[in-house]
Amino acid sequence: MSVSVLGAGAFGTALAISLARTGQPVTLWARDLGDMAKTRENTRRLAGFTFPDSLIVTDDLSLATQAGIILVAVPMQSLAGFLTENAGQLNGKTLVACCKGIDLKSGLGPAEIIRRACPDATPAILSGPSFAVDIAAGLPTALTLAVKDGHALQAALSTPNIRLYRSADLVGVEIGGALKNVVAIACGITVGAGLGESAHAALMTRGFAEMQRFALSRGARPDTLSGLSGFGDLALTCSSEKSRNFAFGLALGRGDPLPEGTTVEGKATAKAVSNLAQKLGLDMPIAEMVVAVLEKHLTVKEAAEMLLTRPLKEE
Ligand SMILES: NC(=O)C1=CN([C@@H]2O[C@H](COP(=O)(O)OP(=O)(O)OC[C@H]3O[C@@H](n4cnc5c(N)ncnc54)[C@H](OP(=O)(O)O)[C@@H]3O)[C@@H](O)[C@H]2O)C=CC1
Ligand SMILES: O=C(CO)COP(=O)(O)O
Repeated sequence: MSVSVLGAGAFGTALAISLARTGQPVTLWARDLGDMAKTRENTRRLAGFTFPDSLIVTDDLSLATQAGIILVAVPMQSLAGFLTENAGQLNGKTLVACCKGIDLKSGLGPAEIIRRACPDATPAILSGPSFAVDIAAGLPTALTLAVKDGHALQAALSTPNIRLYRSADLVGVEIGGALKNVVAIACGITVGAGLGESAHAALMTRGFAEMQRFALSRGARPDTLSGLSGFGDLALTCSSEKSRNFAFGLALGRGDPLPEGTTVEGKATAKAVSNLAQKLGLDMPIAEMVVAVLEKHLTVKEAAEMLLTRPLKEE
């Protein structure tokens, strides 16, 4: 079945390049093509990777939505608006959400947003540890594809450098990808503030416990978060300055100017998670501290002190 990618950011472009390198025609849709058609490269978002000949770039959505499989790679906070606006062309398709986060307005993840905007579509989630530059460079990556009855989709989206594992747990997979960004901001803050490697490891571990608690409360399977889209992506994102979420936290912790114009999904997702946690009576101290620091209710030092002086408890 033919494949299109909607959204020509770093990730959408990398996925389209990897799929097109297999020789199959792949369509990459951008709302603003810039000079991509002429230069055969996405100089703005993923410079240095020439498009394979079988990659078609277009700003005509009706052309891109002719494909049976559609990867939606717009940022999380744009997803609901994008799908609602274009539901007429997207309903009935297999829609693979490639974004990581929770919608701030509705508190929903990508799968439920797809279901509400396009009730006749088949929702799927692609998530796991992978930097766009690694995929585009042809380096090996492994990701989770969450979808009901997904053997054919798994085969269609696997490439020589993207190994896909299948899961039927859409909720668990999307929560793993969403929450690791919040923990990555917290880890960046910790490292930036010079609190040490031990604190970094402690935060990752307690962050993972928080991710599991949240996922279980939303009906995820207990083992999903131990996979690529939970533990795997947490390990990558919390330890690399290539991560925009970690780098954002690092700047915040150091008191440096914050990066502008980059997609830092963990900011809105921290707020969405903290809102949901309050409603559900869930204990999510790391997400709440990230929100408090972002909203300047607490300094980094005060947030760290509050985490360390919480009542003693069993692990
Ligand atoms: N980069 C990475 O390594 C990875 C990213 N992801 C996830 O992929 C998602 C996208 O990230 P990424 O590609 O890196 O982001 P980028 O910041 O590189 O690009 C975002 C893209 O989305 C487009 N866009 C934004 N809003 C809309 C809209 N309403 N309609 C159409 N296009 C829109 C932008 O268009 P324009 O250029 O015109 O502004 C831009 O091309 C995120 O959720 C991220 O977490 C997942 C794994 C890896
Ligand atoms: O999701 C990613 C890696 O799996 C990319 O992380 P950032 O969005 O923090 O750059």
